[in-house]
Amino acid sequence: MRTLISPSLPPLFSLHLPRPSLFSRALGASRYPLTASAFSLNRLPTNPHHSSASRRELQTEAASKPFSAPPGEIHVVVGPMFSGKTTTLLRRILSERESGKKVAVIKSDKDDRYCAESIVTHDGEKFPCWALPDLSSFKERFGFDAYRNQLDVIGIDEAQFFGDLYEFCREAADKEGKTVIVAGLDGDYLRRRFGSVLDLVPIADTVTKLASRCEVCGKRASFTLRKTEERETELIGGAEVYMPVCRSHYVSGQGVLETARAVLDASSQRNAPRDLEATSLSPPF
Ligand SMILES: Nc1ncnc2c1ncn2[C@@H]1O[C@H](COP(=O)(O)OP(=O)(O)O)[C@@H](O)[C@H]1O
Ligand SMILES: Cc1cn([C@H]2C[C@H](O)[C@@H](COP(=O)(O)O)O2)c(=O)[nH]c1=O
Ligand SMILES: [Zn+2]
Repeated sequence: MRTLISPSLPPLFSLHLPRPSLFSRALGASRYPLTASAFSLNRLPTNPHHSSASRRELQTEAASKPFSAPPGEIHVVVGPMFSGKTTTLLRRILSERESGKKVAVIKSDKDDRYCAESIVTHDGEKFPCWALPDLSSFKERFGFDAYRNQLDVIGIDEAQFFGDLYEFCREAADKEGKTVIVAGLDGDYLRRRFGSVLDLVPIADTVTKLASRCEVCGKRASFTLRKTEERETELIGGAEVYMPVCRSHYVSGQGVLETARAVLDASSQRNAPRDLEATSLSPPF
């Protein structure tokens, strides 16, 4: 296999680099081709074989290289409904703000459950937010200048509803130095990937999967069961439509619900009148 770019890393990392790589030449760098920001020198592991003098030299030289913005971060918080995603997002945002960072929170305007201008947890805690149809409109709404020069941390709630999630987060963290904290459902009620939340994993710094408590047995709940007959992927709702469940109650509950949905489909095809309100199932299954 032919290597197209060699890892032209500073001595701290390097193996044997006989000549500059295509990559380093493209960057126009001579000895240490990557910028301080690109490798975040503050976070370099300490090499016991490396003297502190050469480390200092490395830091000084690399730190003098230009880079448009310091590197940002992406933190992803997923889990089923009622697992504390919004609560976690809120706590992290508040703690960033307390440490002097300028923060903003965005949620999808599809989620109109509690309050249009705030993210709201299932326990009623609130924080003001921008309710937007997509993330690409945020910079303009917030103000390009304020976005670039003042904003440090961006929280995104209900991330599964944003089609441009990946592009927005990558640009914000890689190019604009923002810390992005993303909360969303990893899976829908059929446990399929939801939106592009999972696409963030390879570009994230941290990924946390939270759990709730199974509404049937009280065990750890990693999945969301939809209690009603609707089959569309996106269906806004709370505890009247969804419940957190453990694996066994997901499997048994989903089996019962799919049978019920199939029965309803068959009967609606026969045009039989049916009371739709009565089609929500309750545990135990
Ligand atoms: N089945 C449930 N119905 C309503 N509220 C619940 C249920 N299970 C847990 N909760 C509450 O929801 C809180 C989490 O809310 P939130 O942070 O909004 O979760 P998420 O954003 O993951 O849906 C929990 O601390 C708990 O008090
Ligand atoms: C499982 C599932 C959920 N939704 C919707 C329901 C809620 O409006 C949000 C999730 O809110 P939460 O903050 O995580 O409680 O998503 C959906 O549209 N489709 C689904 O399959
Ligand atoms: Zn259970």
